[in-house]
Amino acid sequence: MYMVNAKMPNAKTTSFWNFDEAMLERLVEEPEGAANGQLLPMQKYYKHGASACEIDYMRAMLSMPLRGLQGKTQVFPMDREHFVRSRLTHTLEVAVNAAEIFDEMLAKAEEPDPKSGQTILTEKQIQTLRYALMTACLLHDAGNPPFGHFGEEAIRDWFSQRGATSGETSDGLDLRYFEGNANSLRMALRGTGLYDGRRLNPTLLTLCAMVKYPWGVREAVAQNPKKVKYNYFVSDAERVEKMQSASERAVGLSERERSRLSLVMEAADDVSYATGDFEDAFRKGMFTVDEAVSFMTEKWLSWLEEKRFSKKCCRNTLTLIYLLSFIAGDEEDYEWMNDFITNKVSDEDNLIAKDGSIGTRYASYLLAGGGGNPRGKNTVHTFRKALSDCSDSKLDAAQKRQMQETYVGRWVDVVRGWLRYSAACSLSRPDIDGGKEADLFGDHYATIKLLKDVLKHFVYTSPENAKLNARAETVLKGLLDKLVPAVEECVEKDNTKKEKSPINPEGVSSMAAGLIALIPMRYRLDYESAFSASSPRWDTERQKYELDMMVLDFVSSLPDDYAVQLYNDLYEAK
Ligand SMILES: Nc1ccn([C@H]2C[C@H](O)[C@@H](COP(=O)(O)OP(=O)(O)OP(=O)(O)O)O2)c(=O)n1
Repeated sequence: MYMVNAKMPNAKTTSFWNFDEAMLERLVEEPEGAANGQLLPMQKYYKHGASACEIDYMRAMLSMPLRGLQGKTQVFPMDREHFVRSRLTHTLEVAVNAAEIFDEMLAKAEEPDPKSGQTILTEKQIQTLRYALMTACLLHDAGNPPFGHFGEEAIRDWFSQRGATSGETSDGLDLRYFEGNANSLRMALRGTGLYDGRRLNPTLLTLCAMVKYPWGVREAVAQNPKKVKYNYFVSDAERVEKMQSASERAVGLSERERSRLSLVMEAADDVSYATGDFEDAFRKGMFTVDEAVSFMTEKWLSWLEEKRFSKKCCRNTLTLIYLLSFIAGDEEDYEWMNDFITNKVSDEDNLIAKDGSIGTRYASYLLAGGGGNPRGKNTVHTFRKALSDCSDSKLDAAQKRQMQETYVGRWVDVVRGWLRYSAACSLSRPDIDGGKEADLFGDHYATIKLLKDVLKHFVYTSPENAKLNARAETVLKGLLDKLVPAVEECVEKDNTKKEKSPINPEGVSSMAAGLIALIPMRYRLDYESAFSASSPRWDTERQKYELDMMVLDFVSSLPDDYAVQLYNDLYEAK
């Protein structure tokens, strides 16, 4: 049995984990037993079968959006080298890191306090929460278009340049500020998650765990027009309302409430990409240990002057910079850092000096205590040691480099452990503010910031990334140029008519009909059934918007390679 806090700030009814039985309901009711044969895995069919959120997890694992991620870029386009992360491998790592943070939080909450009105969770409830969390992680990037970060920008740009066809209405804004998070929730909410139009239809608990920005586009633009983030499209508003009203414990999206699980997911996402991108970029040769250590140290010094971070934060981060030079640096890197620590850092700011020992003992202690790696204190193996163990003549530069990659990997692993632990401590606080990034990482906030700054400096603004950006723009805008006008030919002027167009378009040009046929049937059926059910019947503007969204359902699902191939098929005169 574990205890968790009963209250979460700004939440009227939610428990610490936002959990009660009502949260295990699904938005679309599913038949029980054999009648549910269409929906796999079958819920409640076996006496000892999977629980509701375990079913969410199994469905997500078997789902098309998850598989679609295997061909999508995280940061580096698919590489022949096996180590580079794709959106899929990143996603799997997020699920693991989230489960680790969650378990750490539970471990912290083991001692019940009967006075504080806290809730007890059973083992079964803990499993339920863990599955909901991991499912939310599996789906969190499912709506991200091809070409990483730049795909989203290219789509936004295309709709902005097209101008005011949809005016300033919220649905027009949805397109101009196309959002990966909102698209991921859309995939979970709609009938297109599994093959043959079968639904993912996750539990409310899982859906709420996916919501990172509990508001729509209008509010997002009003809040910060430079960084427009939100979690649901106008097109899905009805489903979201249903989700809100389905249970009084459901996170009230309009009330700015967030599920605690979604905070864990967000922290796990940050830990995963900050450490994963660092490791991938180093292996791709985008910076050396020397460059990383110098850059980080300079940044760290400037933060000290600005007093941006707490003393404890700064000390923790300096320790990790030091550790990088210790574990993965060569003799020069290590000497340089030692010199810096001894001569430039005051004792007060220097945890390492305070500990009274610079070098092997301290690093051993860090590895044993912080990295979850219970080595003896004299057994830390470092790159320097590995180099001195081999005579120089036996190793060429490529072999040395490979060896160093292993040590950088070890350092990344230590950092990942520290960040997870720090996130678990912060997220266990009852007064956590989900809106503040600093609150997610507490005493290691400077560390995550520093990693992100290294990545911005050496990676995200690199010429390699500029190429990816250009490709995203050419390919995605090219596809939208063809597909959007084609589907918009299907707008039904007489919206009282029962029959509508997209599947067997009548009266559209043969060119448009051919292009529409490229869009898989499941997206067209989804549009069609939503149109039939619309009440009042969609007017022409709304139809246009929903048809544009249908194109985005298709385009955003494409793996990078397939998007390029489709673009070539449409544009290349052979
Ligand atoms: N100029 C940039 C900025 C970010 N990235 C990469 C870094 C991460 O690997 C990934 C992060 O993208 P997400 O879509 O996961 O975005 P965030 O987590 O930052 O925000 P959110 O999920 O809230 O949209 O994109 C990039 O390649 N180039």
